[in-house]
Amino acid sequence: MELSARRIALEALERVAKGAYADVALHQVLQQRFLKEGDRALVTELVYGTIRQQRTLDTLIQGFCQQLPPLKVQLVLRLGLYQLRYLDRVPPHAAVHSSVELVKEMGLGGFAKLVNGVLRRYTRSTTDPLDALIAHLPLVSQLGCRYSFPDELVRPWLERLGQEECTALCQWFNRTPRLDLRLNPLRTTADQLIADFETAGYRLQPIPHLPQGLVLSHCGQPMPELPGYAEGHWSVQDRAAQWVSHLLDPQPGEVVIDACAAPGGKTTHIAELMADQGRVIACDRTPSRLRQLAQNRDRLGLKSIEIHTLDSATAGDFAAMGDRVLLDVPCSATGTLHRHADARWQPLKTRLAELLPLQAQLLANVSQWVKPQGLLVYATCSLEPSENEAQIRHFLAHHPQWHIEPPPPLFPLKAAPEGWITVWPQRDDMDGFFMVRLRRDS
Ligand SMILES: C[S@@+](CC[C@H](N)C(=O)[O-])C[C@H]1O[C@@H](n2cnc3c(N)ncnc32)[C@H](O)[C@@H]1O
Repeated sequence: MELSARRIALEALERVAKGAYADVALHQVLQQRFLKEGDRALVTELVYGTIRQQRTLDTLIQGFCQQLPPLKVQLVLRLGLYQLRYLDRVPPHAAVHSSVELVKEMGLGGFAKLVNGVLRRYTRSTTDPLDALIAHLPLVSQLGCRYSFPDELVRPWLERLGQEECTALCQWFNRTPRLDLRLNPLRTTADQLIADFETAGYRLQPIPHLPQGLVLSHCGQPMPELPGYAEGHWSVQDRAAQWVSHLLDPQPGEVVIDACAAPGGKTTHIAELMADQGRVIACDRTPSRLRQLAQNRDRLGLKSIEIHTLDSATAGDFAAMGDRVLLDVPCSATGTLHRHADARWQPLKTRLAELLPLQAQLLANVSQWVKPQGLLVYATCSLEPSENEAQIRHFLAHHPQWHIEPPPPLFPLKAAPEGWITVWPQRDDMDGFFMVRLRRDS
């Protein structure tokens, strides 16, 4: 049974090695087979875990093999080492035996001895073999190898945070993401929702200071099967993302524009905060994502949201119409690396080269949608200063009729002296985010 889970995991890893996204590859291999819940969970853990820890696993493989074997054998070794290093529930002999069988099954029996030798050597070590393999490297690479991140990400964190906090950030991103919910106050109350979840065997707890926020203890079934989902009683949304809409602080009866809205996590929150009274204009250029937004809107029973498919970087449709505008730009998402196993391996520089000019153009254009005296919130789930502080500095330098408005005094997230907020996961225990309020002068 478990061998077949490993075979399926290997198939997904082969697809990823050929360029597929991890979640797509996993979905494809799982769809093609009927697996028991426990086996599905094991395949998911093996695929995402092996991808996440790839640099650490490859450092060990390179240290143990005089010559690197073919890719398929390397993938088997990664899977085997992942189980030995990170999975308590798999006994070491089972991890070794199943890896040897797996390589034989693939018609690569000639490498069975190598796989057996590498994995046994790891199990026999009394100290962590990684220590000796990385001791000669510069600190950036040591941290990168130990916690499995590219140097490109670790270097700026180390420079900005120092070793201790950089380590804490890496460790935080390697944890299983927590599940935060946002209750829909137009459909239920916190007490009722907590009781509904308790009846279904789940523990739901309010998040301190966050009006609609609740944290779920665990989740053993698909979201739509949880109590109240179909009835629109709640949405899934990390607490950091919930704070963005609170910073915007939309009021009933206002015109609020969400310029990069899909799939609507923040749009629907905005409508809820406005008691569904007023006009919420949701714009995005991606029709498939807007369809998700429409589904979320309808499920939550929100009537105030209207949807527009358009390019917010150029459209002039809403000139000076918004009392408040949210610009939650497409970004490198380096604040949410824990949510996507392969995100850390996507080359950051290439992505920034595309994103930075787009963000600047979106900010320049969307700012024209704000009424005189109106408010614009710019947000990213990135920790890169080039997407955050630098974009705002550049915007203010070219738009003298705008200034930063610091968050209200009781806002629980701490702002920098400039007035913007950077949420650091290792400090604030939530997704990494950047958010800032900009006020248009009259
Ligand atoms: C960070 S996501 C938005 C997430 C959304 N605010 C939420 O909370 O669910 C960025 C969105 O920007 C959209 N986008 C990218 N470029 C755009 C453009 N030029 N005009 C409008 N939308 C754009 C993408 O399709 C994507 O849905």
